[in-house]
Amino acid sequence: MAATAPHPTVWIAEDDLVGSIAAALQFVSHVHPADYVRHLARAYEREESPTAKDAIAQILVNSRMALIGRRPMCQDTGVAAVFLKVGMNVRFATRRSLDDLVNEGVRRAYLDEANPLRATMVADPLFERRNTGDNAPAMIHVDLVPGDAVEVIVAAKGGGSENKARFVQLNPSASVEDWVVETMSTLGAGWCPPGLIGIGVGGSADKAMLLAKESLFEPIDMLDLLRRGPASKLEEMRISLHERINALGVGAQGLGGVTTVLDVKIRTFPTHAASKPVALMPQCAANRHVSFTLDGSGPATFEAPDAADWPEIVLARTADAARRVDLDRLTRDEVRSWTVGERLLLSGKLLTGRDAAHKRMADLLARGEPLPVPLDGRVIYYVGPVKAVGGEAVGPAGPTTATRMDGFVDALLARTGLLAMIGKAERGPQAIEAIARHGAASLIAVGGAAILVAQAIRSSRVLAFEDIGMEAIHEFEVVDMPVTVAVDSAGASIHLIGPDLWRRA
Ligand SMILES: O=C(O)C[C@H](O)C(=O)O
Repeated sequence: MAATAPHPTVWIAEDDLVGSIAAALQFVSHVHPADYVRHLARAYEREESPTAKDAIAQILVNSRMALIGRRPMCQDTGVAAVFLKVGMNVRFATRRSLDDLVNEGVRRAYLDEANPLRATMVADPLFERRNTGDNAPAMIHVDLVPGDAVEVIVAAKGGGSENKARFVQLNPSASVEDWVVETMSTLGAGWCPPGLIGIGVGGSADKAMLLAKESLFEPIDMLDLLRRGPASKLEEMRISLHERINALGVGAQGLGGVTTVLDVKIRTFPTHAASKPVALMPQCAANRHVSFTLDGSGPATFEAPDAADWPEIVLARTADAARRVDLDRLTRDEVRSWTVGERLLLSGKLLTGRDAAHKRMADLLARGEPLPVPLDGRVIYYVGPVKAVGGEAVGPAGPTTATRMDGFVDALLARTGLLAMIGKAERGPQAIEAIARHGAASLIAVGGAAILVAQAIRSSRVLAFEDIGMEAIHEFEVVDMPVTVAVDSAGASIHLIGPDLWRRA
């Protein structure tokens, strides 16, 4: 066999990789992919449920504000996920590990002074859960492939949608479609629909998960697929899943509506004759990813799209149909008078607190110790804001998933005099029962509309637990912050009523 001439080596400079990763993470923090915007705009036009339509409108308007203002579309600026296909003729001009370089890119992006992103990663996930302060480390996946370049996908995946990833080993004869539809009917709204669903079938448990995640980076093309019709069994299955999931009526933010998923992606891999591993990976409205190639000629650059590609939407004036609430004079009787679905405009002082602060407060209560901030007569907003820059009072500050705080609701309501909570997504049966028993309420703001929500926040200061970073208890001063009553003091829940109304299957 004739020997082939050796390929010249392509050298990639350290800083080309580090700088490109940083630039990509900065870019995706505020730029939605065009295919996502196109599909979401179509969903907005088609939506028949007024509450879901308003939620989609807010996400689209927020997306345009992020693009123009170069600030994160969502306060959850995500876990950095980096997929590298490294050509086998490539060498990196460094003595450091690839992980080290990628993580330096993550640090540079998240600590950027002009557009700081939220540090969300916690180390020692079992015990201490201490914020790493710079959002490193990234989730890094490397493939060696033939070629002279490095193909990179950089994504920033939000925690709410990642939490709803599911996996099953089905019997070989079982229906993947039925399992997916059944599972989607149990996911609720914590994954911030409308978004995408990635399905990985085959391989092993770990491989199926990776397939599902990677499928989310394929172009969103459901509108084109529906127009031209399916050309394969896989495309038939995508269309069928798209229809069946949307027929569940979950809708934007779980409020009930005709669109829950914009597209369904499926990837497969050969598997064991006894197995059918299936992974389901939701992608929230903060759909953030970009790809680039490094070929030794310098770092990647990213061009922002034209804001004119975003639909022109004028948000309905909430003030007309909303009840004004003075948080500084709020009483339990007033909370009892709120009804499910009612729009409120909150003004006054609002406390914040989410997972880590709730755990600390619960531990203090269990030990019979006082809380660092009294909750009597107060409303708490489940949020971990982005740091402010320039003239901002606070950075993007949308709600986090309320459901995760359900386990704390009864104790807090019973023992502190807390009146209401604000978050996103549904409350579970026990939390609803506790809310009704204590004459309290659970309110929602639109997840993924973090810049819009932050517009109502006029000042912010940390009151307690400063060491837990974005999870600290803050006090916000808000003016006309729009929220909707999700669970009222009679125990009626918008996330049960809405989807029931819009279910078509
Ligand atoms: O961490 C957050 O701010 C939100 C989280 O992604 C969630 O969806 O619950």
